[in-house]
Order: sequence, then C-alpha cells, then structure tokens
Amino acid sequence: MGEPGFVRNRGDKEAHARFPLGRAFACAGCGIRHAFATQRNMRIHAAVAVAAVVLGVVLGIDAPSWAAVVLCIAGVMAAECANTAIEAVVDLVTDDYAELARVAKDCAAGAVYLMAIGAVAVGAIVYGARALALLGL
Ligand SMILES: Nc1ncnc2c1ncn2[C@@H]1O[C@H](COP(=O)(O)OP(=O)(O)OP(=O)(O)O)[C@@H](O)[C@H]1O
Repeated sequence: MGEPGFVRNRGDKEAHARFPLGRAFACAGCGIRHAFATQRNMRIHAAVAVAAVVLGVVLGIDAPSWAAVVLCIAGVMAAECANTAIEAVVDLVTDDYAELARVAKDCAAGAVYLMAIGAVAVGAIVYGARALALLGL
C-alpha cells in the first residue's frame, strides 16, 4: 500500500512538513482500493449499491429518498473501510490469539452489521413506500 518514498511519519508531523491535499486524497484512494481488493464484503456492498441505484431509477424515487440511499451506501462502505483498518492494526500488533484483539475485530465487524441493518431498513421504507404509491395503494 502507498507509493514508495511517500511517507508521513510522526517526525514529519512534528516538523509540520507540508502534505499536499492531492497526496491525502491519493492515500484515501489507496485505502479504498485495498478494501475492495481484500474484502469480499466490500465487493458485496458495491454490488448491492449498484442494485439499489438501479431500483431507485426504475421506481423513480424522489430527491430526499436518493439522499437517504446515497448516505446508506456511503455509510456501509465507510464502515467496511474502518473495519478493514481495525483488522490491519490488530494483525500488525499480534498474530497470536488475544482477547482484546477479538473484541476489537468483533466490535468493528458489529459496526458494519449495524450500518447494514440500518441501510436495509431505509431501503425497505424508501422502495416499499414508492412501490405502494406506484401500485396506487
Ligand atoms: N488475534 C486474534 N485474537 C483473537 N481473535 C481473533 C484474532 N484475529 C481474529 N480473531 C477472531 O476471528 C474473527 C475473524 O477475524 P478475521 O481477521 O479473519 O476477520 P475477517 O474474517 O476478515 O472479518 P470480517 O468479515 O469482519 O471482515 C474476528 O472477528 C475475531 O473474533
């Protein structure tokens, strides 16, 4: 991950070394690509997101509904990125079984599941209400 020769360590921060905004975005992009490449769940979230967008277009949902759908898609994927980050830090610290490692990874996974459950609920409300309206019910 990251470009060779491209680091920003604690010494750089203490010296207030300049860190171009473009580099910061590039780092974020690296993180997102890493999550896609290594996490099957991230690819599943992306497939569900595409299906949700297609369904939104087909059903013709309104602007506030789109806002809720987009926020849910971003929220689930952001949670998966954070989960991936926590897993990486835990694995960096220990290869051995450790109760705190288990707690950290389980809680990180729990955050993704909570966000996903919320997204499913929002989808049921948004698409369900629109489908009922189209059916004249
Ligand atoms: N070092 C460890 N010590 C204790 N338990 C661990 C450790 N590493 C992993 N586990 C347990 O195994 C589970 C799966 O961990 P793993 O690193 O394989 O994540 P994963 O399968 O990629 O999870 P996710 O589906 O959330 O991305 C954790 O939720 C935790 O319960």
